[in-house]
Amino acid sequence: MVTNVQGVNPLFALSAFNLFFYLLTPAIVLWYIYFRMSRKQLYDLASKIPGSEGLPLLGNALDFMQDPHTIFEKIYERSFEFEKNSPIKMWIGPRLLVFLTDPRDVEVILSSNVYIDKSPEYRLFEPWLGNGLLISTGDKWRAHRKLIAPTFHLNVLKSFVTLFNVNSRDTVSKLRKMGSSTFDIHDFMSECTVEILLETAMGVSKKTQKKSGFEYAAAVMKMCDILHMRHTNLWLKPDFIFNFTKYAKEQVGLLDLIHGLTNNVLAKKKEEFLKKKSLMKEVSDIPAASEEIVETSSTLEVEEVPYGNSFGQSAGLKDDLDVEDDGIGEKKRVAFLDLLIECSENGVVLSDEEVREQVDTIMFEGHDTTAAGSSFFLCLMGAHQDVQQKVVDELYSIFGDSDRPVTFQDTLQMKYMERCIMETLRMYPPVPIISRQIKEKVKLASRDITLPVGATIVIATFKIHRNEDVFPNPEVFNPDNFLPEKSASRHYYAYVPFSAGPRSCVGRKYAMLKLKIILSTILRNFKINSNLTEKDWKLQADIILKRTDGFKLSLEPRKSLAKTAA
Ligand code: HEM
Repeated sequence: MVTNVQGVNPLFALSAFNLFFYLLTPAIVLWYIYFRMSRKQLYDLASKIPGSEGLPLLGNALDFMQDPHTIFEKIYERSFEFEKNSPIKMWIGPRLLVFLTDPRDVEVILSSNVYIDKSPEYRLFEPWLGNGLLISTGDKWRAHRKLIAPTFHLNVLKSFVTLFNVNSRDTVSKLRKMGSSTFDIHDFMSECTVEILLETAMGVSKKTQKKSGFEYAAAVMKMCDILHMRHTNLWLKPDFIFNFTKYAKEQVGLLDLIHGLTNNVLAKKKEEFLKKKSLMKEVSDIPAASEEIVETSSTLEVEEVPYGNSFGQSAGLKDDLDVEDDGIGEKKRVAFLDLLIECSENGVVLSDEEVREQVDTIMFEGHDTTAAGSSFFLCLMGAHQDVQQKVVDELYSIFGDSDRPVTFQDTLQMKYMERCIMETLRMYPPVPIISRQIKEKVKLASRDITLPVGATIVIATFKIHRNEDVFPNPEVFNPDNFLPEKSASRHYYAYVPFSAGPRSCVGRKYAMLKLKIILSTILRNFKINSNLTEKDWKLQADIILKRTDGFKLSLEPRKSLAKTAA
């Protein structure tokens, strides 16, 4: 008998292969037919949406196999091939993505209490952010949102003004050391925003931290790179493949550093809480934490707040951050981590794990977004000297020659500065897209198109903000786009840098207040120079919008505002 070296009859091997082949092929074909039929409604409804079908099986996946800047540029360019404001579909393998840009359609999704589920891409954040506010859904998200939103109430934020000032001045001292060199301002903005978050929302001194704000921010940036790579490379998405790559190992190291900081913050805060609790017991014999919300050093009296500003949202649009009496009524308001620690005391409202997830979420969402927003703002000031001069004039009218710290009232007077921040967030929204997975089909408001169950909806903020019908000359930086009379007539959902509706950004007011204090402090101390125009900038949208070429600028110390103001 003829056998091969392993002693197996080749005829037998061939027939086994044939058998396998003949059985497998029909099985695959049958599975594919079943797969297509079970998704018939998705394919039928998708066929009515303008866009590209891409290659068989792969769809448009190859478009995402490029460097982050090219992906961003190409997708933005291709959006012009379709009718203005039309929804646009893309396929990544079997996944249907629908990009929405018409404010009426955006409203249908964002204002809804039904379409609140995040897209599967957010799953990749889980090892980092667990099931925190950004990712969670359903009853868990509702309960946690209700708990956390009031901790960013304006009355709590007003108690942070001193810390915003101290940290802004620290940053100015660090910037002085850069002399007249050209450097990347983003590093400074990241460090500053991390440290401000630690000292305000978390209520711990940055000096007690083992790692610097900069090390934490750098680790977050690298994590975002890894997540972006997984979002855009189909084969890196499944954990069983990713776990074999060098990136998985790198991710473990980065998460050690990131969670190390949050665990340290939590340990410090718990220790403080327990000390305070036993002190209260000794002094008054009244058990602490017996009330729903306990008075702590960071609690504040409820106070009437003058609403002169929009705090980053379209005028007239309200969310749960705008609710004046949100059930707390005459009770005290408590800052973010103080409240969470109290609620986790007996583990009924929140477990320790859930507190950590929320801390990680706020540390990420609260720092990378504002670091990008402030860096874009300063680069725009460098590129538009006339606008910078107007901001400086306004600051002079508020502060004169004085270098006193900024008060909350001052921030309400920074009307032009606010318009510049809003315009920065229009042109360069730090969160350039928002996505949702829909579990119920939804009819669009702008045209006769229904989005099918299972589609991933992408709210394309970057593109929405560049709609020429809403913002004439959308590629031109023009803070007057936010003059009250212009904002008044605009569709509420035509401007959504902080998203909008029930899942809007919980840190919207925090961000606007902090940005005004840090940016005004920098501009009172330095003239910003840049020899690059916006056309030279290379954008990349790896979760947060950034410049791949770095946020390069140089600074010139101001002797006093009086000398520079016109
Ligand atoms: C310029 C600064 C900021 C911008 C542009 C921004 C933008 C956004 C956007 C667009 C979303 C919705 C994301 C989505 O649905 O996928 C969001 C959600 C969120 N943001 Fe911000 N954000 C900023 C600052 C902050 C700050 C300072 C904090 C906290 C201190 C924060 C905390 C959050 C949280 C917790 C969520 C999730 C809310 C939820 O799903 O209920 N953000 N942000």
